[in-house]
Amino acid sequence: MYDYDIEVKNVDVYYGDVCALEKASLKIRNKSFLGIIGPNGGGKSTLLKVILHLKKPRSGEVKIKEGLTLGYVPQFALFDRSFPISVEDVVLMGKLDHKLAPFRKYNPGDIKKAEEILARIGIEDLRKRQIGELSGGQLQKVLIARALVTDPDVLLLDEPSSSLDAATKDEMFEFLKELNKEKTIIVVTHDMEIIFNYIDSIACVNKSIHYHDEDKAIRVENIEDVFGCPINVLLQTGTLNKRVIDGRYGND
Ligand SMILES: Nc1ncnc2c1ncn2[C@@H]1O[C@H](COP(=O)(O)OP(=O)(O)OP(=O)(O)O)[C@@H](O)[C@H]1O
Repeated sequence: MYDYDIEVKNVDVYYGDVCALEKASLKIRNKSFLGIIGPNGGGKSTLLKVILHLKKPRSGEVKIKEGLTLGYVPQFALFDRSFPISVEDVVLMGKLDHKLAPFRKYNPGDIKKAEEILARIGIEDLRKRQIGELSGGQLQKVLIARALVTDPDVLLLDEPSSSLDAATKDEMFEFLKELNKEKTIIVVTHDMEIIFNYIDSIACVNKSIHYHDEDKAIRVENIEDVFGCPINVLLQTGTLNKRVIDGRYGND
């Protein structure tokens, strides 16, 4: 019996008439490094939002293990950089209780924690900079720092490598690998290098979800989806790292 942090069960999600997820199910193991792949519009971001309770499913349920805390790094492109705010304040925003936000003052402990995280990510020298002055890679690191300031058990990242050069990407994923010793990491990505080098489990989202087991059997909700699955193509061409398939992945 595995230790699961998150269970998505038979979830249907709609935006008006648009069905983004249909009978989507997935179990996410404690301390896994899960890669979520799939076509544009397949429902990957929606899956993260459902897990974060930012979007309510029409039916089905999402179970988060009791007491577990989640941190979210949104898509970089969706972040408004024109807002006049410093790096430190963006990171501290991760600490805000939304209900109290307009009245809350940060305490010295919060500020110390923010400084520690910025140092751990290697951007402490940017603390007082305005976010509008940062490069894409620097802003991405700030967004990760914001998500980490509450020390979440699970970190969800939506396409974190999209604005990074190769060296910055490696550096960031080495950092995430280190974090993975103590946290579950869930990353939406189109980046094959990340899939080859960092993740230990993989799920493909295209309205429904399917994933690959240690014996390479595929568990699917809709069998026709399997044929369009990029994981299968990678398997057939032998390009997918065997470690991913034979690794810690699986559902019992
Ligand atoms: N706020 C919204 N209002 C209406 N439709 C939406 C909204 N957000 C997403 N959708 C639709 O839901 C479906 C799934 O979108 P989602 O953003 O989850 O896909 P994705 O796999 O993350 O895509 P991408 O790889 O392009 O980022 C798409 O058809 C999209 O157009």
